[in-house]
Amino acid sequence: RLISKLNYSFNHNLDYTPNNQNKSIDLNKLTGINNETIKNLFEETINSILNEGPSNRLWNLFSESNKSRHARQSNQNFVNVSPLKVQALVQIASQSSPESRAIDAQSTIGLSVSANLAKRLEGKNFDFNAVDALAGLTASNEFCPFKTNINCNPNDRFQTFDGSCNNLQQPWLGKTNTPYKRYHKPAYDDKLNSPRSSSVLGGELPNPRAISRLIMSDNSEFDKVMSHITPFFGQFLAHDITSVAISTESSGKIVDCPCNNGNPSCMSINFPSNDNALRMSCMRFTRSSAAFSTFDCRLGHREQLNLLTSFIDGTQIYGPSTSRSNELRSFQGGQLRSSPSIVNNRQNLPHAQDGSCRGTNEQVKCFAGGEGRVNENLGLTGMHTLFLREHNRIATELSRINPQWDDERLFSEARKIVIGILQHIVYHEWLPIIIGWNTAAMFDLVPLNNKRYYNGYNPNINPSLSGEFATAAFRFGHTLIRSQIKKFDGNGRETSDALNIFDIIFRPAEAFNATNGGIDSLVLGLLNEAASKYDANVADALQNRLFEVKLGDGTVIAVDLAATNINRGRDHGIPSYNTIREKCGIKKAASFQDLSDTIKPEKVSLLASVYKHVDDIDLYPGGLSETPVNGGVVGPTFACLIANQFRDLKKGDRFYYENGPSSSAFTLDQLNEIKKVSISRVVCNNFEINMIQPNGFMQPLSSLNNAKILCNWLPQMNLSKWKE
Ligand code: HEM
Ligand SMILES: [Ca+2]
Repeated sequence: RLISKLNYSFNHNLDYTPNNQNKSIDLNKLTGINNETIKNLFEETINSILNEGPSNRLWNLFSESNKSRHARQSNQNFVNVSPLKVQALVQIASQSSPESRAIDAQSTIGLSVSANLAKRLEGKNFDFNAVDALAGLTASNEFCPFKTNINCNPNDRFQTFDGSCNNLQQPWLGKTNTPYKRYHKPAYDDKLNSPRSSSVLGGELPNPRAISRLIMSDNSEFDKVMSHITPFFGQFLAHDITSVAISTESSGKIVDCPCNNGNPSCMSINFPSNDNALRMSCMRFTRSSAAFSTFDCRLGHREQLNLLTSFIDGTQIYGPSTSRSNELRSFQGGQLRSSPSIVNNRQNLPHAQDGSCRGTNEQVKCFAGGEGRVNENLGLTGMHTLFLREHNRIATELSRINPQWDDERLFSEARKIVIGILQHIVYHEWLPIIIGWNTAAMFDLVPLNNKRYYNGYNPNINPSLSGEFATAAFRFGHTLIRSQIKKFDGNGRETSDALNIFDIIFRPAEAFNATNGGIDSLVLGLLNEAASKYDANVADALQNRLFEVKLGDGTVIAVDLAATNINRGRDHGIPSYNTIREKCGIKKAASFQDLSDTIKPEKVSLLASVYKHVDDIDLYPGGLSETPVNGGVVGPTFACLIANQFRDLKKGDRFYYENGPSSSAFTLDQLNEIKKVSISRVVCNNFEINMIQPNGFMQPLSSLNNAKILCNWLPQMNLSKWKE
């Protein structure tokens, strides 16, 4: 019998820290390996790169700064994020920077030193594991990218753009360009670096594309409760907290990975020969770049690098650095730059210089935002537009209330309020729908409903994103996207034919189509239609046509998002579904049959038809196959990962909006006003609309107690509480 409908008591303490403390291994005494040995190994590795010349992707980085013989990070704010290119078949993530590339270079060398040492230790008859022992060794300061001092002012009222100094004990925590953490020990084939690739029964794991085609193809089933804006808000939120750095050349270009090339940064996926949905022989895939796993640069397993601040702090709106935010500001009245909407007198996002979108011309432009993926699809662009308008609306109102405030003050206060609104919508409205109210309450994630401060801030909690969350659990949104999006006007009427999702991916034309209501009617459409159902199935456009490009010779190439997600998990050494399930406190399955406590029998059979052993199942398709938790959208394993992550993002954030009292806190009166805001209220504030459902993340149905009401009936924040 399915236990998914019951309430789980998930494990609450998941963080995994590599260490050899309990074994107290003295490697120096046992093996003669000391700091000098390690330093020499680093030097030797760098020399061999320099000798190899430009064919080594790291050569440039080291030769530029070869005075000190190691890659130098630019400690300054990194930005000038090069606008995203739709590089045919290459993952969208070229948001690297000199800083992230330097960390990649130094960490890659660290990995090669680790591999060298592990080899030396292997075969010797020690009673410890070679890789575990490495965690007791660290790279010396000159080879460690996280050794720069960061000075913090504990009384700053506003948080930094790069997330530094949020944690005053460890100013790096949650900052841009820092490593992911893990909820479980990695599952690399060699424990260090090689992607997870082997079945527990020997032989290879099933091909990711084969898994995708067999169990993840489009089934066009819709959710009965959730509205379609819910996943797009989720993607918008994802782009606040996570962007995995992908391996790049020193120029910043993503390493190109055509079929079967031997480049260690590549993991292209060979296609099964009978694949008739997409006639390609293989799909390009570039490995994520490497990072040391700790700030003191312990040797050991390959970690990945997060380019964004992990905090929910509006990185996707304001940019990941002061310099990027300056590019986005108009420096008048606290406003963000914008462009005129073509359908009403409201604002759209500013246009980007760069033409990386499809179908752009003199009139039709790409948009710019705080995050490089803003043009990925127009639903997402719509979320960016909503919050841009809300920021500017609040700044305008604040300037009326406090005419003495200058641009800087208006901008900073409006940003602080918008971050508060964002956090309130996430914790009060969005998350309870995704993981269910019970799980949210169990993890102390529900905002207080009386006029008090929250006192759960804990500087010892690591607010970084976990790899399991970023590569699997939080990609659950991919299955909620429908293949078509309707367009609605402000009177709740469908205005034109529905758009194919394919036609709004990296293609902004519809935002410039005045007859069809521009981007506004698209956002209103999302509020009025159901999301696709939570299951393992993704829309055909995402499975077979993502970033589709026709080459000169007529061949069509594209990306399969489901297969990419599975491959990304293996690239990161993410453990199997069964391992994480057990970690979360659900009983480990000894056989496929045992899975039936969380997965329906027909889906268990599908998994059994493609995987040889229950321990082989990848986390992503395993999690998506589960039956949703009571009152939520996702299954228990993803609910556990998401709840743990959002607990860490709340308790580990010194600027969490309910925290106080302190020099950076809202007054209780102000906090009270922020708590009146809802996603529907923000839509009403910024779109031409009179009626809306009270809970925007649910469909507007009276059977759900969520029939449309007048916007005026929704509580509104009173900004006079900010009068000085
Ligand atoms: C049309 C809609 C969407 C498209 C085309 C899309 C596409 C992509 C692509 C290409 C990647 C990178 C895959 C890789 O190379 O590993 C990605 C990553 C991701 N997506 Fe989506 N996505 C969409 C919607 C969503 C939604 C609705 C959510 C969540 C609710 C979401 C969450 C994520 C997350 C968390 C990642 C990992 C990001 C990182 O850490 O770098 N996506 N998506
Ligand atoms: Ca952030």
